Amino acid sequence: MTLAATTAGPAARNDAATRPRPDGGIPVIDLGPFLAGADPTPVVERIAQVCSSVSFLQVVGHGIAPEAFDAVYRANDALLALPDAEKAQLGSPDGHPWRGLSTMRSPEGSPLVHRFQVCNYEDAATALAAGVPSRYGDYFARNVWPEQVEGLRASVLRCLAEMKRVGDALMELFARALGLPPEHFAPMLTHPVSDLAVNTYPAQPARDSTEPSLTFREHTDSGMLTVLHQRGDYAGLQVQGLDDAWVTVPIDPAALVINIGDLMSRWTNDRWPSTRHRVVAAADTTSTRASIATFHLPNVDTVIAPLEPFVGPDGPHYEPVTPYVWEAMFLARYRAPDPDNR
Ligand SMILES: O=C(O)CCC(=O)C(=O)O
Ligand SMILES: [Fe+2]
Repeated sequence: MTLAATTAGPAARNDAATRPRPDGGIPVIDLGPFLAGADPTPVVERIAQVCSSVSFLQVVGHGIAPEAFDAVYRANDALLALPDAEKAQLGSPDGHPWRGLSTMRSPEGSPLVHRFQVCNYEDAATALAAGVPSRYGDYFARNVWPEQVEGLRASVLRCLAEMKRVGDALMELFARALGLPPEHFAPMLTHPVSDLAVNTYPAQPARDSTEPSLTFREHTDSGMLTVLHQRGDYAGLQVQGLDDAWVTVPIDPAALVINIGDLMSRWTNDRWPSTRHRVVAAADTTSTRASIATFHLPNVDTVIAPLEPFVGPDGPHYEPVTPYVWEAMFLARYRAPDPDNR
């Protein structure tokens, strides 16, 4: 299977002309009543509406205590306060771009975002022991846990587990919103290969241009569903609206930002777009920002093919793919000698 055959460009995923505009801002949905056992119909209807338009929303009433996020931010601050020589040792020992501590820099070399990322399986042995078939062992790179940072591992794993609970609840709501049985996705979420990344955006130097300065370039998320918590002095996350204008997502520490990733978009044959987003720097030179993003994926061997009800006369827009193959394609692109390929 070639990359070209399986990857549609952004235009195919975000057909602005055929989708209604969002009615301003990023919708906020209260999950509380649903999680407490109330009739899911109102929230399902709202999710169906939002996911088939801009496909970014915020949820409140998710039941995660603020302390779960605070503990991660606190430990992450301690991680970034380590001496540079120690931090330099905390990249992925396997050369995996999404494990350990990494820093994206501006062309001038100043840090734009520090990123500490882990998978919910520590390594291949842990994944296989948990029941992942052994032929997928090479999917798993090792997590990096600097033992000198007290509380990092415990807080990150707790937060990942709690955000996974919210992700699972959303997948049930997604199934309902797509007209599928509520448990449709559950068998595919028994050994999910989800990641958590803590993004830290330091203050940026003064600049002359009035153009927005990007600290995280425009992209779509490659997974199934992203659940993100944000905090900071300014709202920097921006989502590309259906008229191509950038909409800023306000910071609400009580809310989680939810967006659809490329795999969900493939599953729905583009009914639900994987929306482009980016992070812009603050207008001043002192404000900082951080986020905790969890990228939810199903089991590594889940075959993701456009679901039959969403395949129209033009046929499926995508060939089937598994997270295993999907990640291998991303890694091949990442490791390609031509940087324009990334
Ligand atoms: O920091 C943010 O708000 C967004 C980060 C992001 O888009 C990502 O990690 O994929
Ligand atoms: Fe993202």
